[in-house]
Amino acid sequence: MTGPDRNPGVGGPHGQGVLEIDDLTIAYGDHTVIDGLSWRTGGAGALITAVLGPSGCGKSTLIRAVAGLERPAAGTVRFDGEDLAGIEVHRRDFGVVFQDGQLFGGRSVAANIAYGLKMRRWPRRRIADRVSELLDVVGLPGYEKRSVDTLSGGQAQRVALARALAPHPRLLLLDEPLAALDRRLRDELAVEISEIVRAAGVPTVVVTHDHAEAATMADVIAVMRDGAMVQVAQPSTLWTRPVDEWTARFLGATTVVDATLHDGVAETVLGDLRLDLPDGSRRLGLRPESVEVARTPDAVDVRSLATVVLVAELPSGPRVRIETVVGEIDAIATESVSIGDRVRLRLVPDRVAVIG
Ligand SMILES: Nc1ncnc2c1ncn2[C@@H]1O[C@H](COP(=O)(O)OP(=O)(O)OP(=O)(O)O)[C@@H](O)[C@H]1O
Repeated sequence: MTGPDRNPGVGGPHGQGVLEIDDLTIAYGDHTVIDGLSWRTGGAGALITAVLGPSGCGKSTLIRAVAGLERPAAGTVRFDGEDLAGIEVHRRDFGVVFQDGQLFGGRSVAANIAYGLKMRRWPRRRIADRVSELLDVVGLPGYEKRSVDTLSGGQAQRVALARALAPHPRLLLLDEPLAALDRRLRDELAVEISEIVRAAGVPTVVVTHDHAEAATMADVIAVMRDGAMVQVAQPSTLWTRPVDEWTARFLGATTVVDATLHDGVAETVLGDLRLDLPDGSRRLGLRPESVEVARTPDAVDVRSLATVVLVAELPSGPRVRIETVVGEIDAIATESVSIGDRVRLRLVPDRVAVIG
């Protein structure tokens, strides 16, 4: 389905927006990067999906295969039930934004945004209206005539997003769209892009290696490792129930301890905590936020005694490193502490990651 009239307005769903990948294999020469990956995403409650994984795990390769820029050695990619094999890149009706925007240098903002619309032979007047509508949407009203070479990194990514959204894509693919920007701008744009694509109602897959960015933008996060999906879940589930120790550590757990559960109490080497889980053995991943320390060592439980070895005053509050029975771990201080202080630690039940 092509043509200017098929979906008026800023955007809007064309179908269910379901992406289904079956047994996908992609290799560069004899280096198999994706080996039999099956994954389904999109549909109700999953407008924005993040693919989150460490550098080199194959995220870009996967998204490029969905876009039609990589040819799979085996397997299928379907969108809303349609097998995309044999459908050329520009006939897929997908919008793509890469890390560096890949704008057409030397041309105006308007010419860049209009590119896909001209290819689709939209009438000139309609193109001008759509360009100005999109510039409003991405917060750059009146930028039509500016050369893209004069834009800041954040502005360039906004224009790249406008260009991708202009022809009302069925699916938006964002490959590390914020990676080249500084932290503050990344946080800001992550929220903005998420709001823009939600308002446009365009199913979106965003690739990132930054879990805060994934959580800010996405309804569902797919964690990828070595060319395979290891866990697909809502952000809150990922933090509290990572599927294995690798995922727990990738998502920020710095310490993993064994726990023995009995009647809703988990016994660990660092003390006990209430966890509403069946009796048995579990492993718990601890992020700094999972461990709170307070100054007065009035606890009789020696397991929870620790010594402060480092204090960092972060904007979110004091972060400390403490020496415990399992070695040094990072924690949050609930009151002012100094290096050398004897403190007691408490494991915070809803901030602990229960592994598996
Ligand atoms: N065109 C190519 N030719 C050969 N090898 C490639 C090519 N593109 C990617 N690779 C290799 O495939 C593997 C996966 O790369 P890919 O870019 O998909 O990973 P990624 O998870 O997106 O990483 P990053 O976050 O660093 O971009 C890497 O080992 C990479 O070196």
